[in-house]
Amino acid sequence: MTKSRGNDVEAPPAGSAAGAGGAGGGAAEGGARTERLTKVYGTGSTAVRALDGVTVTLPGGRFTAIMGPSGAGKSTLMHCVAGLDAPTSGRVFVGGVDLGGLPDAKLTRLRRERIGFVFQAFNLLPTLTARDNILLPTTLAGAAPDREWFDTVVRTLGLGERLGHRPGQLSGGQQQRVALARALITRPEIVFADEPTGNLDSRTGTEVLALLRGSVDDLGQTVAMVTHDPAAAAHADAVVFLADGKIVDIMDAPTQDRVLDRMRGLGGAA
Ligand SMILES: Nc1ncnc2c1ncn2[C@@H]1O[C@H](COP(=O)(O)OP(=O)(O)OP(=O)(O)O)[C@@H](O)[C@H]1O
Repeated sequence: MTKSRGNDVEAPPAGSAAGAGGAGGGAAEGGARTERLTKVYGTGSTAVRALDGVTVTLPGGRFTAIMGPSGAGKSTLMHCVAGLDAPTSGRVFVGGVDLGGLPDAKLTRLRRERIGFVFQAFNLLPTLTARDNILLPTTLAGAAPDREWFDTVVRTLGLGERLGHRPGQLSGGQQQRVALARALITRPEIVFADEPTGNLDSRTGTEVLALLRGSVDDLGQTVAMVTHDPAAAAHADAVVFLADGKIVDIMDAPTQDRVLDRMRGLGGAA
């Protein structure tokens, strides 16, 4: 992909790069995308246009970082694409499904079954073991866990020895691995990671980023990560830069230095 500017830049169509996901369009479409997504908070003189006509693709089987200065609209974009927040106008598709057309119950189900979340604060249940935390999405869905997939995820994330431990008995890095395993257990259409290394020291953070990378390369996952950290963004296949609610750039094959330069240009150096 060439670098492009303006508000209608698109990453390559789903499935055009490494990994899973069919050709763009239709039910086989992987990942997620938005069309002219706008989100306005409040009304009248206090209205804030957090997103202003954002058209972007988060391609299936790819790792995309979302960056931009504070207040640029990163969290709003993630929340709208994840169905946690309703857009003011525009459309969101997850795996080819138009979220705007879904009644609440179906949206809740889609979120539970087709979207995985990894947060800065891990958000594990303290009374449950690592195993039960990982299996929680399937338990909530009343579904039988896929033992083979569970074993694959646990092995890939190096959690085999820790399954009986509660979060309080695990290091920060181990807790984030459990959170990542929980996000992957339903084989979601897309995993959203919101500053996933924000609470980790740099060595542990790098390990978690390598595992996110591995979930894309080895397991065919789609990952979108909001981050302020150029070193973290360098693990992604592409970086989407937001400023004032608009996409101002998309960088393919990012390096830490190029990302840092671009962020400086936006007045939001990390
Ligand atoms: N619930 C809300 N009500 C009113 N305004 C909001 C709300 N949520 C976000 N905003 C505003 O929308 C704009 C975008 O916010 P958002 O949190 O998406 O930015 P961000 O890029 O994630 O910022 P940060 O890096 O600081 O987390 C900001 O001006 C923010 O103040």
